[in-house]
Amino acid sequence: MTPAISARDLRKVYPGDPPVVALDGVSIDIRDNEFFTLLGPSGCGKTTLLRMIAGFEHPTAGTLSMHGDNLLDSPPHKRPVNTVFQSYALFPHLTVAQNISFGLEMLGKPADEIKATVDEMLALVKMEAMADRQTSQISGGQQQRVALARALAPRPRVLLLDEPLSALDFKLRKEMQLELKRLQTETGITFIFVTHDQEEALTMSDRIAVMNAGSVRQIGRPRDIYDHPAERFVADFIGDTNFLAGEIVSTENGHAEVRLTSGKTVPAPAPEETQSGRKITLAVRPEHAGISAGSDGLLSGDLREVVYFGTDTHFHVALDDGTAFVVRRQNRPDVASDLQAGARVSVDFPPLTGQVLRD
Ligand SMILES: Nc1ncnc2c1ncn2[C@@H]1O[C@H](COP(=O)(O)OP(=O)(O)OP(=O)(O)O)[C@@H](O)[C@H]1O
Repeated sequence: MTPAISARDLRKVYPGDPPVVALDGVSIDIRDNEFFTLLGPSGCGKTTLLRMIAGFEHPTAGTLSMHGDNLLDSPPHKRPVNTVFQSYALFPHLTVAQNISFGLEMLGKPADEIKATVDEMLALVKMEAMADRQTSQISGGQQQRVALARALAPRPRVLLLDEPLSALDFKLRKEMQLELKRLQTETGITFIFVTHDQEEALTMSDRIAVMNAGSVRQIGRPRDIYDHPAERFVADFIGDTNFLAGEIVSTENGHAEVRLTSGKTVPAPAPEETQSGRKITLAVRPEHAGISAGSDGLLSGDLREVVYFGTDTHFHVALDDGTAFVVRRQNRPDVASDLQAGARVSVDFPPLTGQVLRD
């Protein structure tokens, strides 16, 4: 199927002394009807890529197409794309309904069609009761809904969302995350969402592109990216991770046998054939590991600190090779923890849960 958006080797260099390489050869295919997230730290090029799709920036090199048609020759207003910005940019002197209808009037749509679309959009974002309120008299979360309704009203094929939830408080942001996902599913419009918040990306997206320093480091479904980060940057940026030194003993059929510094070996997924003897880093999520008293597990060390978080407890261990390792255990009323700081402990994790990282 032709992708909704296809970018090939996109490069953007902003002139200056020195010039800034904002995009350094980005290739991405975004599917039709997909909730696709560009995730990465500040300055990695997310907004530049979004602005390029909208038509506000032109690449220094590379190609960009939408549903198979070259996008780079069309001006922003000719692209079937709309953007929701972080600052909602609503007209404060107009009502909610007038804000939604404004763009449709500019497009010269007939009055009855505008009325029907505005009603439909008001229902979609659950703002029917506030249609006649001025947007200066509604809350931040409600303004965000109006901004979404306004952007969806002309039925763009692709909706670009540039950190649209970052101005909202924590609870509202959680609500709007679910709401955005619902809107995307109900409208079937391709959403391209920009955020530096990994949790936001994991909860809403069909797929995520993790970016760093102008390039895409990994593309995948949230679970694939979380469970199988391809490299250290991705493992570190998304969630918490323990990094263990190891050595490849052998690789076969996508699995590697990895020797840990304790001398014990553990199988781990390894997408590439890797030479035996090669030193690697194994990433292990804190919640995938277990801890027990004693020292006959996969790894052993000294328990340095036990930190209670309500929902779970974090055990900070100094492994015998000096590596710091955190085990996270979910708290349950029926499981008592008798491990105290100072104890000798074993750390274990099931086969195939550690991930061999690319350098
Ligand atoms: N108009 C411009 N002129 C010069 N440099 C720019 C311009 N716009 C962006 N940059 C630089 O390009 C790089 C990428 O910026 P971009 O805004 O795309 O990053 P971002 O990932 O969206 O960051 P943030 O999350 O902070 O918005 C940054 O180093 C930024 O300083």
